[in-house]
Amino acid sequence: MSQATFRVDVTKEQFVFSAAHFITFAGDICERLHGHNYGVRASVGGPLDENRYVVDFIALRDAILHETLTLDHHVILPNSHPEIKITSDDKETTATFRDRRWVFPNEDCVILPVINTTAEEIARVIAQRVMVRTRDQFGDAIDWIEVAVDENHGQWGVCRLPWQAAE
Ligand SMILES: Nc1nc2c(c(=O)[nH]1)N=C([C@H](O)[C@H](O)COP(=O)(O)OP(=O)(O)OP(=O)(O)O)CN2
Repeated sequence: MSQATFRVDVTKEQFVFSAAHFITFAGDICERLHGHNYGVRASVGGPLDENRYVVDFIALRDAILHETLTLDHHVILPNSHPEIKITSDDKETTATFRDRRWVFPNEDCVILPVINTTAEEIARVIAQRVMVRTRDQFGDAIDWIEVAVDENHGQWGVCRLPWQAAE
Protein backbone atom coordinates (compact mmCIF):
# COMPACT_ATOMS: atom_id res chain seq x y z
CA MET A 1 0.00 0.00 0.00
CA SER A 2 1.24 3.51 -0.83
CA GLN A 3 2.59 5.62 2.00
CA ALA A 4 1.87 8.79 0.06
CA THR A 5 -0.18 11.52 1.68
CA PHE A 6 -1.66 14.43 -0.18
CA ARG A 7 -2.78 17.97 0.40
CA VAL A 8 -3.56 21.03 -1.65
CA ASP A 9 -2.25 24.47 -0.75
CA VAL A 10 -3.65 27.78 -1.90
CA THR A 11 -1.50 30.87 -1.48
CA LYS A 12 -2.72 33.64 -3.73
CA GLU A 13 -1.75 37.29 -4.01
CA GLN A 14 -5.43 38.21 -3.62
CA PHE A 15 -5.60 36.57 -0.19
CA VAL A 16 -5.05 39.85 1.59
CA PHE A 17 -7.40 41.80 3.78
CA SER A 18 -6.79 45.18 5.35
CA ALA A 19 -8.44 45.43 8.72
CA ALA A 20 -8.23 47.17 12.07
CA HIS A 21 -8.20 45.43 15.45
CA PHE A 22 -6.82 45.51 18.93
CA ILE A 23 -6.06 42.66 21.29
CA THR A 24 -5.32 42.28 24.96
CA PHE A 25 -2.28 40.41 26.18
CA ALA A 26 -0.33 39.76 29.37
CA GLY A 27 -3.53 39.95 31.36
CA ASP A 28 -4.53 43.57 31.23
CA ILE A 29 -2.59 45.25 28.43
CA CYS A 30 -4.96 46.43 25.72
CA GLU A 31 -3.47 47.52 22.42
CA ARG A 32 -4.42 50.71 20.65
CA LEU A 33 -6.60 50.31 17.60
CA HIS A 34 -4.33 49.62 14.65
CA GLY A 35 -4.41 47.96 11.26
CA HIS A 36 -2.72 45.21 9.33
CA ASN A 37 -2.60 44.05 5.75
CA TYR A 38 -3.32 40.47 6.69
CA GLY A 39 -2.25 37.61 4.46
CA VAL A 40 -3.93 34.21 4.31
CA ARG A 41 -2.96 30.76 3.08
CA ALA A 42 -4.84 27.51 3.35
CA SER A 43 -4.28 23.80 2.94
CA VAL A 44 -6.58 20.79 2.84
CA GLY A 45 -5.32 17.26 3.41
CA GLY A 46 -6.89 13.93 2.60
CA PRO A 47 -7.10 11.08 0.12
CA LEU A 48 -7.33 11.50 -3.63
CA ASP A 49 -10.80 11.38 -5.17
CA GLU A 50 -11.86 10.02 -8.56
CA ASN A 51 -10.27 13.07 -10.24
CA ARG A 52 -7.04 12.36 -8.33
CA TYR A 53 -7.72 15.59 -6.43
CA VAL A 54 -7.70 16.06 -2.67
CA VAL A 55 -10.15 18.83 -3.45
CA ASP A 56 -10.53 21.17 -6.40
CA PHE A 57 -8.12 23.95 -5.47
CA ILE A 58 -10.15 26.43 -7.52
CA ALA A 59 -13.11 25.85 -5.19
CA LEU A 60 -10.85 26.16 -2.15
CA ARG A 61 -9.37 29.36 -3.57
CA ASP A 62 -12.83 30.86 -4.10
CA ALA A 63 -13.97 29.98 -0.58
CA ILE A 64 -10.88 31.57 0.98
CA LEU A 65 -11.31 34.64 -1.21
CA HIS A 66 -14.91 34.99 -0.04
CA GLU A 67 -13.81 35.01 3.60
CA THR A 68 -10.98 37.48 3.04
CA LEU A 69 -13.35 39.87 1.27
CA THR A 70 -15.77 39.63 4.19
CA LEU A 71 -13.03 40.93 6.50
CA ASP A 72 -11.43 43.46 4.14
CA HIS A 73 -11.76 47.13 5.19
CA HIS A 74 -13.47 46.35 8.47
CA VAL A 75 -12.80 46.67 12.14
CA ILE A 76 -12.56 43.16 13.60
CA LEU A 77 -14.01 42.82 17.09
CA PRO A 78 -14.29 39.81 19.45
CA ASN A 79 -17.66 38.71 20.81
CA SER A 80 -16.31 36.54 23.65
CA HIS A 81 -13.63 38.59 25.34
CA PRO A 82 -14.11 38.73 29.10
CA GLU A 83 -13.40 42.47 29.25
CA ILE A 84 -13.85 43.86 25.75
CA LYS A 85 -17.59 44.38 25.66
CA ILE A 86 -19.31 44.91 22.32
CA THR A 87 -22.75 46.46 22.00
CA SER A 88 -24.61 47.63 18.91
CA ASP A 89 -27.66 49.79 18.31
CA ASP A 90 -29.25 50.41 14.94
CA LYS A 91 -26.37 52.67 13.82
CA GLU A 92 -23.27 52.15 15.87
CA THR A 93 -21.16 49.50 17.50
CA THR A 94 -19.41 50.36 20.73
CA ALA A 95 -16.46 48.48 22.15
CA THR A 96 -15.33 49.11 25.70
CA PHE A 97 -12.35 47.92 27.70
CA ARG A 98 -12.41 49.26 31.26
CA ASP A 99 -12.43 53.08 30.89
CA ARG A 100 -11.71 53.05 27.15
CA ARG A 101 -14.39 53.27 24.48
CA TRP A 102 -14.41 52.98 20.70
CA VAL A 103 -17.48 53.73 18.53
CA PHE A 104 -17.80 52.60 14.92
CA PRO A 105 -20.53 52.61 12.27
CA ASN A 106 -22.14 49.16 12.31
CA GLU A 107 -21.29 48.55 8.67
CA ASP A 108 -17.58 49.04 9.39
CA CYS A 109 -17.49 46.21 11.92
CA VAL A 110 -17.15 42.46 11.74
CA ILE A 111 -17.75 40.80 15.09
CA LEU A 112 -16.14 37.37 15.23
CA PRO A 113 -16.83 34.45 17.60
CA VAL A 114 -13.43 34.73 19.27
CA ILE A 115 -12.00 35.65 22.65
CA ASN A 116 -9.22 37.79 21.19
CA THR A 117 -8.73 38.85 17.58
CA THR A 118 -5.32 37.19 17.28
CA ALA A 119 -4.08 35.78 14.00
CA GLU A 120 -4.67 32.28 15.40
CA GLU A 121 -8.30 32.99 16.24
CA ILE A 122 -8.99 34.68 12.90
CA ALA A 123 -7.42 31.65 11.18
CA ARG A 124 -9.76 29.35 13.13
CA VAL A 125 -12.85 31.32 12.11
CA ILE A 126 -11.82 31.34 8.46
CA ALA A 127 -11.12 27.58 8.58
CA GLN A 128 -14.52 26.85 10.14
CA ARG A 129 -16.35 29.04 7.64
CA VAL A 130 -14.54 27.59 4.64
CA MET A 131 -15.36 24.10 5.90
CA VAL A 132 -19.04 24.97 6.14
CA ARG A 133 -19.02 26.68 2.73
CA THR A 134 -17.33 23.79 0.90
CA ARG A 135 -18.67 20.76 2.77
CA ASP A 136 -21.32 19.85 0.20
CA GLN A 137 -18.83 20.12 -2.63
CA PHE A 138 -15.85 18.48 -0.93
CA GLY A 139 -17.76 15.79 0.96
CA ASP A 140 -16.64 14.07 4.13
CA ALA A 141 -13.55 12.21 2.98
CA ILE A 142 -11.22 15.13 3.74
CA ASP A 143 -8.94 14.71 6.77
CA TRP A 144 -8.17 18.27 7.78
CA ILE A 145 -8.11 21.93 6.85
CA GLU A 146 -5.41 24.36 7.88
CA VAL A 147 -5.64 28.13 7.59
CA ALA A 148 -2.79 30.51 8.35
CA VAL A 149 -3.13 34.25 8.88
CA ASP A 150 -0.14 36.57 8.61
CA GLU A 151 -0.33 39.82 10.55
CA ASN A 152 2.85 41.44 9.46
CA HIS A 153 5.09 40.03 6.74
CA GLY A 154 5.90 36.65 8.23
CA GLN A 155 4.12 36.56 11.62
CA TRP A 156 1.65 33.73 11.12
CA GLY A 157 -1.05 32.30 13.34
CA VAL A 158 -2.10 28.87 12.12
CA CYS A 159 -5.15 26.73 12.87
CA ARG A 160 -5.63 23.14 11.74
CA LEU A 161 -9.04 21.55 12.24
CA PRO A 162 -10.21 18.01 11.62
CA TRP A 163 -12.62 18.14 8.71
CA GLN A 164 -15.48 16.85 10.83
CA ALA A 165 -15.21 19.76 13.26
CA ALA A 166 -17.36 22.18 11.27
CA GLU A 167 -19.98 23.90 13.38
N1 LIG B 1 0.96 34.55 18.40
C1 LIG B 1 0.57 35.85 18.25
N2 LIG B 1 1.34 36.82 18.75
C2 LIG B 1 0.94 38.10 18.59
C3 LIG B 1 -0.25 38.41 17.93
C4 LIG B 1 -1.03 37.35 17.40
O1 LIG B 1 -2.09 37.56 16.78
N3 LIG B 1 -0.59 36.08 17.58
N4 LIG B 1 -0.63 39.70 17.79
C5 LIG B 1 0.08 40.70 18.26
C6 LIG B 1 -0.42 42.09 18.11
O2 LIG B 1 -1.60 42.16 17.34
C7 LIG B 1 0.57 43.07 17.53
O3 LIG B 1 -0.10 44.26 17.22
C8 LIG B 1 1.24 42.56 16.32
O4 LIG B 1 1.40 43.60 15.43
P1 LIG B 1 2.78 44.08 14.82
O5 LIG B 1 2.39 45.23 14.00
O6 LIG B 1 3.50 42.98 14.15
O7 LIG B 1 3.61 44.49 16.10
P2 LIG B 1 4.91 45.34 16.13
O8 LIG B 1 4.79 46.23 17.26
O9 LIG B 1 6.10 44.47 16.11
O10 LIG B 1 4.83 46.07 14.73
P3 LIG B 1 5.50 47.28 14.07
O11 LIG B 1 5.94 46.75 12.74
O12 LIG B 1 6.62 47.71 14.96
O13 LIG B 1 4.41 48.28 13.92
C9 LIG B 1 1.32 40.49 19.02
N5 LIG B 1 1.69 39.09 19.10
